[in-house]
Amino acid sequence: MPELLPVPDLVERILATVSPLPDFPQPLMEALGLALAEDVEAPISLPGFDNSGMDGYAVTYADVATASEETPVHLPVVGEIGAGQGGLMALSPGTAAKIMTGAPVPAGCDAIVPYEWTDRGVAKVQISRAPGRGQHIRAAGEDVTEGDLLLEHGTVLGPRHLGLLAAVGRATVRCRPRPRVVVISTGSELREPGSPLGRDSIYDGNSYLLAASARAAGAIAYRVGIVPDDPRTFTDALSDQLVRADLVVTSGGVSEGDFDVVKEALSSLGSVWFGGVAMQPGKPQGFGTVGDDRTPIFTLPGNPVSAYVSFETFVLPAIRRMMGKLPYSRPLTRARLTHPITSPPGRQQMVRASYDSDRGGAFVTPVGGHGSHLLGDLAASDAIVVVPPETTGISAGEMVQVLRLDEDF
Ligand SMILES: Nc1nc2c(c(=O)[nH]1)N[C@H]1C(S)=C(S)[C@@H](COP(=O)(O)OP(=O)(O)OC[C@H]3O[C@@H](n4cnc5c(N)ncnc54)[C@H](O)[C@@H]3O)O[C@H]1N2
Ligand code: MOO
Repeated sequence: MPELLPVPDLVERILATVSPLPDFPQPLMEALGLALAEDVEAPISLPGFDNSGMDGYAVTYADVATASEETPVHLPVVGEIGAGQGGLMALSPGTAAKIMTGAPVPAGCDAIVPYEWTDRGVAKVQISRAPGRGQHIRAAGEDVTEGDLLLEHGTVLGPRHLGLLAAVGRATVRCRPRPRVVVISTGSELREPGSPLGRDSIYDGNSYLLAASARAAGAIAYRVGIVPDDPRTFTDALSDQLVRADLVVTSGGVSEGDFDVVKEALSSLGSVWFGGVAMQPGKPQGFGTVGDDRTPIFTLPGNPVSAYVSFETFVLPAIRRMMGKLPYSRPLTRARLTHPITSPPGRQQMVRASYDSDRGGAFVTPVGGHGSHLLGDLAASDAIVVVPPETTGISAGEMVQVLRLDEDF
């Protein structure tokens, strides 16, 4: 029997073959979820100028320092400054100006009295409570100083980052784009969901499983229809798709069967490796490049759980490398196993499981059987216990390595 390739060896080969996509300036909303390909320095300070934190009156602190309910202070109101209105540039001692939240503080003003501490007078104002010196003035640069390093290269941009970038005036940022992932299902037994099903056919679940996984990983996924078990049709479909693909994922047709179309069509190219990997499920694999642009292609096994586990293990790191997202592989976390596991020697077992954590720690419970056709059990899982190839059994209560499938990283 040919030797099985260790999982880390194939991951290494994939990462050496797949390159990060070239970065370019992207409008902010397009950049959500993308990795920054530049260090961003603040082009301006925030706030950009001293401004009021309250609707109220701009005053000179010394004029109102003694104001109280018993001994209110009265000041003439000399103007009004709204947000976005340059208006009054300077305030003379002994006067007050109405000022709104966000409006620039005039020179000479060193405190703001909120409306609630006054009679809201228009021509003159009665102030019955004293602010502290500088109170309710938001100082220029107290948040962000021009030239500060705001966001580092590699940061995956979320809503808060985009808000900050917009606030300092950036309309675009350099990011690596989302890879375009083409997903092809092969198999003459496959039917599109919604269409009639014959006695010997099944619905194509894999292209949805894999396209959704690709989209969840940040890629743009194109789900191509079903390709029957005919090498010529498969080759034609693949060449049609290459124009829009940064990466291709197929499922089915890679093991030892008489109709294993993917293997038959691609083997002669010499640029795609086919073989067994020391993983269960997900033993039969293929990886290489196709077409003039040497587009990476992953030929995953057809059994749905095998296809999914293979995507998580091999395709996800490739998509993340293209996008410049680190780490490439989903991080392993530790949890206590609630039920025993057995595992065949020599293959890294990927056990469907459900993860739970409470104050007593993290726990993981195997879900369903080993069969790689058990899609119901897969959907009921949110984790995979990774059992190393040399391990043949783990008792309940032992700590194990776990992939949490729905966690962002
Ligand atoms: N003689 C051997 N037979 C098999 C071996 C082997 O080593 N020797 N390996 C088994 C393992 S492990 C796997 S995994 C599968 C992989 O087979 P293929 O990649 O060639 O996939 P198919 O034969 O086309 O299909 C397998 C299975 O999955 C169903 N399938 C395929 N595509 C879809 C889809 N889009 N949606 C839902 N289900 C799909 C298909 O109907 C088959 O039941 O090979 C074993 N055999
Ligand atoms: O590797 Mo197959 O993927 O065990 O079912």
